[in-house]
Amino acid sequence: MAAIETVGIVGAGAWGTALANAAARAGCRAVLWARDGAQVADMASRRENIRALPGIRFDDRVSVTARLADAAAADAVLLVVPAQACREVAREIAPLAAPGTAIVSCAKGIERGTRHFITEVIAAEAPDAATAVLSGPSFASDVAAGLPTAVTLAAHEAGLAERLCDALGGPALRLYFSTDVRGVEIGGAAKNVLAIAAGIVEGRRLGASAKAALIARGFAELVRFGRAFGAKAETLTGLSGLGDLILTSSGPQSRNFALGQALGAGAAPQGKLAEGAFTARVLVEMAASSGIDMPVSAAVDAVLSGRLTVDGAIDALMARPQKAEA
Ligand SMILES: NC(=O)c1ccc[n+]([C@@H]2O[C@H](COP(=O)([O-])OP(=O)(O)OC[C@H]3O[C@@H](n4cnc5c(N)ncnc54)[C@H](O)[C@@H]3O)[C@@H](O)[C@H]2O)c1
Ligand SMILES: O=P(O)(O)OC[C@H](O)CO
Repeated sequence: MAAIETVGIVGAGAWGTALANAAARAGCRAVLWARDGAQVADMASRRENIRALPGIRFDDRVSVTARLADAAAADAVLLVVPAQACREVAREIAPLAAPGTAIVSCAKGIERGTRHFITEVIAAEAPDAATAVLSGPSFASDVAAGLPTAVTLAAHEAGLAERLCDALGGPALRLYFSTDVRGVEIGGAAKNVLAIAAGIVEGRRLGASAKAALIARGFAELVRFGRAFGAKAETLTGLSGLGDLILTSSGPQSRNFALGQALGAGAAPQGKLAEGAFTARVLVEMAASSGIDMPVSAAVDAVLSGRLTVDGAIDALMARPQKAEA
């Protein structure tokens, strides 16, 4: 199969912009699409996305467009819009992309209502495409700054995953390939919910011991969920599970952590995209329907929906009956 030389990036937020530059630095021609024509004109003239990633100059191989067809015509398309918008955007891409084009989910979440993983959403809306997922510990600002980063790229077809890794990997962005699509997307979706919990602990000033316990017990439930939904153990302990949980629970550079921190401190949230707030309920619903115990995620959902106060959620977690560690 031919090498991937052009990459369309659909979504010009922080992550889409960082990935466009990364693809360009890896030697690809990167076509970055945004739906807002005024933003596209601004990016074209400044060669910078001041709205989402200020201070990072576009690589010469990055072009910007407001025509979705330009990005969809690439050898591979990175879908980098919020998880809940992926269906709508994948539906628009479908008739514009050549059959067999790889559409790579770069969003971290699960679709509400349908309870579908994002690669399932893409497959439903663009059945002629080949689906893949890219996920792992990676702040857009770190990747954009060329700081060393490692993520996982999974596709059901091993050869496609390897070709995408070849195309996108560069000196500062290392990609591991995998065929465990479900495991990679579960890690990326669930860690956001758990990072909100870690932020709540920080915002409530519950101490470093509580934060470590929360992350460890949160990871235990991520693994339970992953196993039940077919993920491989090595994926869950890898970059997209444990690795991303560590990063996202590390501090307020994470928007999910920052949301939790605000909730814990009783402050107003910043209003930035925190995917865990959209995923918490659907994650808990899916767990409940499969008989999986996810008390930390359930507590996050209860706080987000106002069913429990932060203190009520902490009390409820601490009052759970004694059990074997598993
Ligand atoms: N920022 C990061 O560090 C990072 C890293 C890894 C993964 N991600 C994931 O990438 C996804 C996007 O995050 P981001 O940081 O780029 O968010 P962002 O808020 O910076 O940007 C989202 C972009 O999507 C666009 N958008 C929203 N709805 C749309 C729609 N219906 N049609 C077209 N465009 C739409 C917005 O205009 C915006 O440009 C999220 O799922 C996030 O979890 C982000
Ligand atoms: O800022 P967050 O919380 O969306 O995290 C960004 C990335 O997912 C970290 O890997």
